Amino acid sequence: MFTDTALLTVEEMGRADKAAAARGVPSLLLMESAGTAVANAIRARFPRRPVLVACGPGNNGGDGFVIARLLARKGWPVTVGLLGDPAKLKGDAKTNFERWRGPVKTLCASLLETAPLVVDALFGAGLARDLEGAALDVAEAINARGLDCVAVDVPSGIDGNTGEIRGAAPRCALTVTFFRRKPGHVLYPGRACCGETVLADIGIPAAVLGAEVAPTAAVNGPNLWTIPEPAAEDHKYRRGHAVVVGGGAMTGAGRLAARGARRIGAGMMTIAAPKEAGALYQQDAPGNIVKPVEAAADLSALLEDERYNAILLGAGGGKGAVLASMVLAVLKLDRSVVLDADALTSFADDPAMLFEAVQGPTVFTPHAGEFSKIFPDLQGDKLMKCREAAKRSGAVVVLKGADTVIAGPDGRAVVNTVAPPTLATAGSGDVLGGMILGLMAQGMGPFEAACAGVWLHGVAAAVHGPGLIAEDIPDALPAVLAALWDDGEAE
Ligand SMILES: NC(=O)C1=CN([C@@H]2O[C@H](COP(=O)(O)OP(=O)(O)OC[C@H]3O[C@@H](n4cnc5c(N)ncnc54)[C@H](O)[C@@H]3O)[C@@H](O)[C@H]2O)[C@@H](O)CC1
Ligand SMILES: [K+]
Repeated sequence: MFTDTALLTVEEMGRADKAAAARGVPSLLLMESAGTAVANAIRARFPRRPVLVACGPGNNGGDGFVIARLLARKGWPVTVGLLGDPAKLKGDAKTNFERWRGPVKTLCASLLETAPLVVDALFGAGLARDLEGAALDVAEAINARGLDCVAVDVPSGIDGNTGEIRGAAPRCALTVTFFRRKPGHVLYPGRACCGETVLADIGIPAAVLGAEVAPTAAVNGPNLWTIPEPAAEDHKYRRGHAVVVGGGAMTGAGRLAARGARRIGAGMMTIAAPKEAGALYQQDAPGNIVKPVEAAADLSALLEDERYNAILLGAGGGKGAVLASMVLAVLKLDRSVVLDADALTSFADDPAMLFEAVQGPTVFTPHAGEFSKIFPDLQGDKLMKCREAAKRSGAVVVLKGADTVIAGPDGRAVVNTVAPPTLATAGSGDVLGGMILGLMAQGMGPFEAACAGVWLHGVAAAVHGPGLIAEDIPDALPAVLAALWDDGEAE
């Protein structure tokens, strides 16, 4: 169960609102606080200027009337445009409509002509279908004209649960949301439409999380896991002995993975690879041990030594029956296992065979293309697909991308938000596999190791800055780990 950085579904947010009311916080007060937070965020970022507040027919529109009132009180020239019939407004939205003393126009795109700033209070949690009519026209006109737009709760047209665009959505400079973020704020394309996202406390007691609402998704960060720190009495065996099964012809992936695992703290590293590549692996880094392994039987023989406690396959091992048989042999041992790239796609013809073999702590690290080869039937948004994949396979699944999702078979899911676009470079995924391996070798569980690995990988890339190549990621790790251990914060 997640609390501080939890991501709430629209349904969970509704329950949190109701729970707050049941605990004595009136919903009208929540709406006033929500509107106040948005008005304050606008005033902190934009100089006074004409503003159009576009209000929808529900409570998102109700927030809009509060914002209009508060900005007008500070001398802003405010135009209010309402979508739909004012006579149909209900509850808190109706109350705030009545508190707004200025004129209310019928919403249409031509109202944008005199407004360099738009407040999008059309739809939030209640978006039920694709944008159409005036709402669609307004969203498209905001984008076509490149107007500054501030979203209330979520840009209208973005599905809060999935981040998908329903019809259209304005690309906003700022989004102010309430209590906790929603998946749509961190998953693409929603994330790209939000701009800066501000989280406002509107008076919903944090204690509703864990009582009335038990969130199963969160934003990734160091509050969710603890990296093992070397202790005074440690020796190298206590920090784990990781194995990277490397390729014979393609050695780069295995070398990058090994470097990632060692930098993150694995005590020892053995690269198991075909004999002809042994010298190359050895020359690359004198700290690696290199063992000849041609087939599954060789790997099984090597792994009879139980000190090899975490194994990565798929880093350049080549696709096909040999790699598949190695994967099955390793999964039998109940050790920590990371399966990347071809170690997964080698099972494209029979993914069920792979899933049946998963029993111990196992992490899959596919990108979208690899994912669709072993989970070809899974539909829906990234969060849903990744969760379903973890449940089906029994492994922790890391579905990589700009918004990497990590899901466990128990239903927990985490979305990573720190990943600079410079990570789109050859070999960065190999380093990530190695980092997760290195953390599991040190005794972390698969879900925590995957979350920590993904976060550290992104932060290391961000700390390095422009010009990143995969080799830089392991080398940026020491500074990130030092910051994490010094003050619990790496950013
Ligand atoms: N106590 C609460 O529930 C609070 C809610 N707040 C605000 O209330 C919002 C949620 O309010 P609602 O549940 O009323 O939902 P919304 O205001 O998001 O929208 C609901 C209305 O929009 C209509 N609608 C949905 N999709 C449409 C489409 N594509 N085209 C045309 N009409 C469409 C629905 O029929 C319904 O009338 C939050 O996003 C937040 O901004 C805040 O005031 C804080 C407190
Ligand atoms: K909105």
